[in-house]
Amino acid sequence: MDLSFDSFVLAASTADLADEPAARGVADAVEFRMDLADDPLDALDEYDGDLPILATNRAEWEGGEADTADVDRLDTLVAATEFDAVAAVDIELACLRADVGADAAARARAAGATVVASVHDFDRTPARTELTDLLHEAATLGDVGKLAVTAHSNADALRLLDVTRAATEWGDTVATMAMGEAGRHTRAVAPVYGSKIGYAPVDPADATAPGQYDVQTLRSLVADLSSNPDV
Ligand SMILES: O=C1C[C@@](O)(C(=O)O)C[C@@H](O)[C@@H]1O
Repeated sequence: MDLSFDSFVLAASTADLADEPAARGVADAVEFRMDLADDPLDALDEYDGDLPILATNRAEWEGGEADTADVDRLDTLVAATEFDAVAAVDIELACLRADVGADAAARARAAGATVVASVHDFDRTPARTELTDLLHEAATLGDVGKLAVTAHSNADALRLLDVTRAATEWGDTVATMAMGEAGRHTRAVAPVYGSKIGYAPVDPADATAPGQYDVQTLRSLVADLSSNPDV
């Protein structure tokens, strides 16, 4: 299956692919959190949903639950691209800077998958130049550069939105969101400024990050707020 990030993609984030029927018709894709699933490759083998999958096997050192060596963790992620439904993979920017991530990205692309290069900051929203540099590096090493930060104030949220706007204007494909209460609205507003991916659980009790809306709510907020017909 294909997944184009030319326009906004709402990804229903889950550890359980059995959620797909509930996301169908609302979300554009499923983000399968392999690191939170028991037998992720078996689950992919059994998947017969309609929505394309963005596969994520998040490392413990980046806020996930995969505790194996990066080379093994990324091998499992690349193995996921053998399934037709897997249209994209998420690889941490810190890995893409080294051979272990660059090799995984090359193998994923050879299998037809798009690479989302991700950066997370669970403590703060970095200063503008750092945000700008990280996002541009991620959009250069990945096909989509994704930055999830933690906002503590309106100034943090606004800085992230402005950096999103600037990156989009100079032609990078980016996805941004601020975690936490102060950043919650950015999940709905960042797409207006060019962010190409939103993450939301089907059931709010299963949120995969602080401050997420449920998928229905995010879909309607993004649709209401965005003046871009592609969104
Ligand atoms: O990286 C991201 C973004 C995210 O952390 C969020 O804030 O919505 C949710 C994760 O599942 C996803 O892999």
